[in-house]
Amino acid sequence: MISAVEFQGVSKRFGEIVALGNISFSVNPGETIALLGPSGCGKTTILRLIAGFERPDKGSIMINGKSMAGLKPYERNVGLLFQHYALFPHMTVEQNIGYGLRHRNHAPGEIPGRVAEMLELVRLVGFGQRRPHQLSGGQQQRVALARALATHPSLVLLDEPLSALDAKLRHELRTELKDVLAAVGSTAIVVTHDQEEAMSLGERIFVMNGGAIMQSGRPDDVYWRPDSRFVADFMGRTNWIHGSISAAGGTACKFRSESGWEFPVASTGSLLGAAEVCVRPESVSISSGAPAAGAMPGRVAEVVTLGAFRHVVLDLASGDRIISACPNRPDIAFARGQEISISIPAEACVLFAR
Ligand SMILES: Nc1ncnc2c1ncn2[C@@H]1O[C@H](COP(=O)(O)OP(=O)(O)OP(=O)(O)O)[C@@H](O)[C@H]1O
Repeated sequence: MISAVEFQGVSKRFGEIVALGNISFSVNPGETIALLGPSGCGKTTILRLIAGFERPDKGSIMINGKSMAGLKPYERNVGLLFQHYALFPHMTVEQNIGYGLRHRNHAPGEIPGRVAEMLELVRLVGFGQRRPHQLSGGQQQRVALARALATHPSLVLLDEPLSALDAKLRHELRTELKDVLAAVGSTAIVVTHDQEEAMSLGERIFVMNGGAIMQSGRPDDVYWRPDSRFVADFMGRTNWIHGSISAAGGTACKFRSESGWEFPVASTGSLLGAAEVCVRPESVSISSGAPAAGAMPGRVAEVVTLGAFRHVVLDLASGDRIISACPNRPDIAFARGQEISISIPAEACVLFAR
């Protein structure tokens, strides 16, 4: 199968700054990739290289098996939706959406039909004659998306497509964006620094840091099986417990925290000696009765309500402090000082060398 996008050994510097250092990856046709990472890690540089606004210092970039070396941006049939989606203020919605079609010499008779198709896709039928200032932020964003998709590009690049919107609208448009991308079947690369957005939009996520791809994989794999401390922390809230491996190999692997709390872990891999365990808060279950075998007693130190979830901060008898995330239900309450016990399934523990 020919990759929709392929980077081979691509490097890009801006003066002293290494924006990308020897990056290689490929994207399958029709796939949606989310590029996730902290500010300055090189996400936008990847998009700008694909779009042809920058040239790589080293390495090759192919789109649908064709080298992009020397090709101008307008020769690449790539749809773009950048952070500040800058609609043309003096043009109507229809004119904005049709802009790329006019510039790519589509037959004039074809344009109104294509614009109508796009208005339907982004659910803005009836808004075609308005100007951008007569639309809400979310509607403007949808027009920008329609404009990016109007030429039926085989590849769409979206840089922080939802960042200008408030939280509620972001959630709504995230689902819509996913549906629209599935409907057009284009390959898409979405840049975001929001882990939730990356997980919900990307079929695969590339987690980046300092101009490198640290890990790539399906959202659940990257979330539950991070292969570095950086990825574990960047993908969401996590508990870190320092200690060492007390029993290795076979089916009876165990970890002992510095405070002396020993619990089973699924596998120790090739690790021996000093280690740390990463446990997601939602893997920590709390019970209020007498501690079951293997459970660790403790007390509730604090409860933080986060809408659908609560973070319960727990001080354990071992001296470790752990956060548990539980659904925020009206029939379950935790009080500060309440005695509880916690347990962690062995398979939820990810071990790292220290
Ligand atoms: N034209 C430029 N001139 C100089 N340095 C640049 C230029 N473009 C990007 N950089 C630098 O290259 C690095 C990568 O930038 P890039 O825009 O790709 O990061 P990013 O991950 O998209 O960040 P953000 O999330 O803040 O948009 C940064 O250190 C940035 O300052």
